[in-house]
Amino acid sequence: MEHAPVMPLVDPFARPITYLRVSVTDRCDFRCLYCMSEHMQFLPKADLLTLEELDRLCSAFIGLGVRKLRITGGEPLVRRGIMGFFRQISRHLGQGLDELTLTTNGSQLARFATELADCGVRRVNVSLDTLDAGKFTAVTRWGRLEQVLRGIEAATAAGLRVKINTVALKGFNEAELFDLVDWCGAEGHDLTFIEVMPMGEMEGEDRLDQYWPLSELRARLAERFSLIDLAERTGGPARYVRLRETGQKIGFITPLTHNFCESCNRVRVTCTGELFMCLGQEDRADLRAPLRASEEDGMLRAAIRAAIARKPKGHDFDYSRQRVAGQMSRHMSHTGG
Ligand SMILES: Nc1nc2c(ncn2[C@@H]2O[C@H](COP(=O)(O)OP(=O)(O)OP(=O)(O)O)[C@@H](O)[C@H]2O)c(=O)[nH]1
Ligand SMILES: C[S@@+](CC[C@H](N)C(=O)[O-])C[C@H]1O[C@@H](n2cnc3c(N)ncnc32)[C@H](O)[C@@H]1O
Ligand code: SF4
Ligand code: SF4
Repeated sequence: MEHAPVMPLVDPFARPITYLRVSVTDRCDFRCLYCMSEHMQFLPKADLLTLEELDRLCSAFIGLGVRKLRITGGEPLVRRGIMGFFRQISRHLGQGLDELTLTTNGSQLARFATELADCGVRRVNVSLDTLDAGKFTAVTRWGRLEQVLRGIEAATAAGLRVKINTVALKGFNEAELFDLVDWCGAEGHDLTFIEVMPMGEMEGEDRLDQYWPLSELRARLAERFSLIDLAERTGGPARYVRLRETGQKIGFITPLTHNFCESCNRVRVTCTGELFMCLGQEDRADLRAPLRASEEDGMLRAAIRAAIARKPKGHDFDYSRQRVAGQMSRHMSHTGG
């Protein structure tokens, strides 16, 4: 139990760390081309932290000043018992935690949306790269668009705000830009575009071929709409514009063309208890050992503080021809995107 005021987490560049992303599983029911290879080797279940252990980890971070918790994966909603975890962790809402949320592929949302809302989740980010059923199955390797659309409808019906995350993929969804914008406008969903990041080795996939800089996407958008830059932030890395003609909000996550690391506020924990201080770097700290060494949180907190003290200034992503061969071998699903 905490009595004395706790020193918040601040990294060496004076950035307060208030946002924790937790990957609760490396598994997924899809195999998106830019995220996983077709024959992914998943971790043995025995290597995963239990949900009770993940709860203890999250609670320790909240005790150290984390105010926003995003559950991700792999696909967070395929982890058995995950609703029990949400229910437990929701006890922190209003008690240090401002927001409990998740990023999901939407495939299980029809089943879980109401329960998520009951657990205090107010908004959910759903990844959706195309509105064409055939292309959807191709990019996810076997997902069904209709199942995701039903999930999104269920989320909206449960009162959850939905933000659509679309990875901008050259030659894949370029031609659908305005369809996606119009659909999100009609359905009342916010929309954020993400630049594809060079993570994970992918057989037969060349990231340079997939890479569609958001500066180009933005220029295309500006041919049809007047874009008003917004100062507003959600605590995540997206920068937003409003479309004057429709009032819609569109986000851009541009780690490559416009680095946002200077205002980084987040770290990531994997389902095995590794703490990654940066999405785009390999350095990590083991939190499983201090977690399991004692039922008291002293060692765990010390390990968290020591890790934050070596958080790097920014990522190492690079699309120059020379560097792509050396792209990061870790898959996005391991760290949770
Ligand atoms: N390079 C980099 N990319 C990030 C970072 N955080 C999120 N992203 C990318 O942005 C994608 C979307 O993030 P979301 O899971 O929707 O989370 P968010 O952008 O923080 O969400 P909001 O709370 O809605 O702002 C992630 O999957 C990553 O691809 C980050 O710290 N660095
Ligand atoms: C790893 S997924 C985990 C959560 C959930 N399965 C989903 O798809 O939303 C989180 C996000 O990472 C994004 N992502 C995965 N691989 C990426 C890559 N190489 N570059 C950019 N974003 C990527 C996905 O589009 C998704 O929005
Ligand atoms: S982006 Fe999400 S849905 Fe797609 S393979 Fe990765 S973890 Fe699964
Ligand atoms: S790449 Fe690293 S430093 Fe930059 S915003 Fe993401 S986590 Fe923070």
